[in-house]
Amino acid sequence: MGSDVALLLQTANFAAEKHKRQRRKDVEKTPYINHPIGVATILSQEAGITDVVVLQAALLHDTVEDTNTTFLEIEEHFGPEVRKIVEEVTDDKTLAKMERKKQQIEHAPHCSYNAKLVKLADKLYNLRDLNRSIPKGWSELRVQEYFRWSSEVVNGLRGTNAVLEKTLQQLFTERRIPVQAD
Ligand SMILES: Nc1nc2c(ncn2[C@@H]2O[C@H](COP(=O)(O)OP(=O)(O)O)[C@@H](OP(=O)(O)OP(=O)(O)O)[C@H]2O)c(=O)[nH]1
Ligand SMILES: [Mn+2]
Repeated sequence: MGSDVALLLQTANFAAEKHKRQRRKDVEKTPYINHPIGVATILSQEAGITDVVVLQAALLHDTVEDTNTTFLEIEEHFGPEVRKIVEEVTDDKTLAKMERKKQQIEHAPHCSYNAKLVKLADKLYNLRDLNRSIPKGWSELRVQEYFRWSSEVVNGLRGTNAVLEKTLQQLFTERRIPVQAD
C-alpha cells in the first residue's frame, strides 16, 4: 500500500475521533465527519488535487476550530505544512461572530494557494449542503445571507481553481447574487 494512502487513512481516522461527538446542524443530524471527508473528496474528485498535504488539511480543517485539537497536535502528527494550512483556514473563535465573518472576507486574498483550495471546497460543500437541507432554526433569509457572504469570501479566492470557482459561481447565479467587481 502506498504511504500516501496510509497517511490519508490515518488523517481521516484522527479527524473522525476528534469530531466523534459532533453532528451537523441539519434535521437528520448527519455525523460532522461527513463534512471534512466531503471537502477532501471535492478537492480530489472535482478539483483534481492530488497533493496529499492539501487533502490532509481538508480532512483536518475544522478540528481546531470545532474540537479540543491544538495546532501543535496537528504538527506533531502530520507535520508543519499541514499545520500551516489548517492554521490559515481556522477562524479566531475569540472574536465575535460578525467580526469573524468580516475577517474571512479580508483574510481570503492573503491565504496561500493551498489554503485557498481548502476554503473554496469548504464553501462549496456548505452551499450544496444548504441547497440540500436547511439547518434547524435557519430562515430563508439567513440561508440567502450565508450565500451572499460566501460570495464575498470566494471573490477573494479567485484565480485558484477554475473548476471550483465555476461551480461556485453557478450556485451564486442560481441565488441571483450579482458578480462582484474587485
Ligand atoms: N450548510 C450547513 N452548514 C453546517 C451544517 N452543520 C454545521 N454547519 C457549519 O456551520 C457553519 C456555517 O454556519 P454559521 O452560522 O455561518 O457559522 P457558525 O458555525 O460559526 O455559527 C459552517 O462552518 P465552517 O465549515 O467553519 O465554514 P464557514 O462558516 O467558515 O464557511 C458549516 O460547516 C449544516 O447542516 N449545513
Ligand atoms: Mn468546514
